[in-house]
Amino acid sequence: MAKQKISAAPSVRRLPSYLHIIRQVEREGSEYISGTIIAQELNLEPIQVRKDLSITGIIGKPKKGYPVHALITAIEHFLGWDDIQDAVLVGVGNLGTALMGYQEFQFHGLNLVAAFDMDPRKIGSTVHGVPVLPIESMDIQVKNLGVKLAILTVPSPHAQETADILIKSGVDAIWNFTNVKLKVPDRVLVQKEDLSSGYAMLCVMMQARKLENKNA
Ligand SMILES: NC(=O)c1ccc[n+]([C@@H]2O[C@H](COP(=O)([O-])OP(=O)(O)OC[C@H]3O[C@@H](n4cnc5c(N)ncnc54)[C@H](O)[C@@H]3O)[C@@H](O)[C@H]2O)c1
Repeated sequence: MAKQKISAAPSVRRLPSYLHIIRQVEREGSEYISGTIIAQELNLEPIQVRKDLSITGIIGKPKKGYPVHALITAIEHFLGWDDIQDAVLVGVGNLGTALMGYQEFQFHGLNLVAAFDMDPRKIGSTVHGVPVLPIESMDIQVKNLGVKLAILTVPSPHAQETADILIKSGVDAIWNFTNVKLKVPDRVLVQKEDLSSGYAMLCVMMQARKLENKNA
């Protein structure tokens, strides 16, 4: 399993939310944005925002804040979102279809070139402009397309075998939405997503609030 650690991971996770606000400010015609405004919008401390933004190499001007356009460019460059990254998706079910329809990916440089499934009713169709191809052709297609990134949304029992084929075909990064901890060689990066972690946080906050209200 790849052991690459990103020391600024929490800061990296916050950057997309900053980008969202800064792009909005740019659309409204502002040239500068202060760290304090971003902090207020996201319920964070201004010092946290300044620290997070410093990893992109951009520094704000006293009293003026950050130049909006340069800040957007710096964040996109830091995240690698100014580079087009071709990707494939495997498993065009409920989640896969939703991800394929997520329009924001185009602003993250993520370009889905093909999707794969085993269901004959889906094969040959086009979902949100992306062709759905037979899983049997995945190895050859991924090799031919030279794709290095895959999004995995198959049922969990098929996750490892699908990942193995992707890796053999040259994929070196997997965005894994299944609940399987994939076994991969060191050269392969895996990011596992779990909506349940976010929901767990919300539940704990709701319980804490209930307790506060009871004791008030
Ligand atoms: N990370 C999260 O928070 C989260 C949220 C929802 C679902 N999931 C996971 O995502 C995965 C998909 O969930 P879903 O609700 O979309 O399921 P689904 O049943 O709607 O879709 C699965 C799709 O994969 C296809 N498939 C099955 N086996 C395959 C194989 N070997 N090769 C290629 N395609 C294959 C099916 O034909 C189907 O189209 C599951 O592993 C689920 O646990 C994760």
